[in-house]
Amino acid sequence: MTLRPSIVEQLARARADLRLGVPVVLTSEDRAAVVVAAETLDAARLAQLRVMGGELALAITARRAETLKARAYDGDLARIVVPPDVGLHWLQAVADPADDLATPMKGPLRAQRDGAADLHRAALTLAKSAQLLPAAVVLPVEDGPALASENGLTLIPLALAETELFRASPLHPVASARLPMQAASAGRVHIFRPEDGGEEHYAIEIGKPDRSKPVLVRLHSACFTGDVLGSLKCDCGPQLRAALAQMGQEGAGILLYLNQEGRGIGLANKMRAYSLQDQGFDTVEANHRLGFEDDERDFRLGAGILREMGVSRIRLMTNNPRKVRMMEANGVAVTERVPLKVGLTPENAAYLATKAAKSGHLL
Ligand SMILES: Nc1nc2c(ncn2[C@@H]2O[C@H](COP(=O)(O)OP(=O)(O)OP(=O)(O)O)[C@@H](O)[C@H]2O)c(=O)[nH]1
Ligand SMILES: [Zn+2]
Repeated sequence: MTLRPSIVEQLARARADLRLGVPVVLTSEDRAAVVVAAETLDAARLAQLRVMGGELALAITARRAETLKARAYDGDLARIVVPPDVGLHWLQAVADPADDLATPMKGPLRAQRDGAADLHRAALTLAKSAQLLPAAVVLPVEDGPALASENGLTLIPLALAETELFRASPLHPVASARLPMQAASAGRVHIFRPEDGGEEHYAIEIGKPDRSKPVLVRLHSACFTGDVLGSLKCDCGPQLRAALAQMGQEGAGILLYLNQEGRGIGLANKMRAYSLQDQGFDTVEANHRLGFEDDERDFRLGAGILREMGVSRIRLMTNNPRKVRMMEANGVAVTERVPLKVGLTPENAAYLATKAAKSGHLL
């Protein structure tokens, strides 16, 4: 027994640190680096990094590099050299596409080619999972563990962390209660909590679904703007209500409310994407310009909750074939895809057409 935090707990701290703007130390084999999320770095810490010496790099994803016409020598990412005379504003302009159109030239940007990119890759993975912009300032240091202990910084040895970074954290039920709803008087809300300190997710169980038969299921990704505000830009709110209504009519079903706002990029980044959409980019282009993939959701957690609830065969309410594939790949058999076509508005017609054309959604 030890009081020392496990690597999973250290990773949760690292995410919180990055959100606060606190540096984190990453180590791999004989290398070490101090990393800070570009979005939360402040001038004082940037100055301190400069005093420490060494070549500062800004890690960005290949998606962001493509927009900036920078070379992604590492395949999925680019290590942009930070010139000695630039300030915070430059770093944030490379990280954040908000002003790309107003001030197109950030460069020419020079990318590092030699050396390993594993610390940079881990920094980007951490920034994404902290729902920050995927951009991190990385400074190589000599003795990572010493720097971490002298400054009280979180230390992440990649050899221990790598499998954890990409593992779906197990989810456990924490509480549940009866909830009569407009759509169904026999409702029950179950809260599931992951072991890695991440978001909680909810299962809304209607009636008592018979587990020996395929259960009517909807995997709903949180959409604050659509679910709560009645946004006309997407179809989430009407889909949420239609799914609950059909479960109410059939007398049984499970709606998973997954807190993967903005297809997994978080509400702040989704609002950044909406701003880009107001500049003329579609939903997929906007995600790419920010440095994200079209869809950053992890559907393993939906499959995990269903398994935890004793459900292994489902009738899945969706127009998204990827969801069907992800359920099947994670041990949940989809016996039927139930289309969910509601909520078409003049404002979301182009959005739905883009999803059909670029993301394979069925119209
Ligand atoms: N990044 C981003 N996320 C969006 C945008 N519009 C809606 N979302 C999010 O997308 C998620 C809903 O995903 P959809 O693509 O509408 O639908 P789906 O879940 O893939 O497929 P269905 O099961 O057919 O509804 C929610 O998390 C929304 O917050 C957008 O323009 N950009
Ligand atoms: Zn929505």
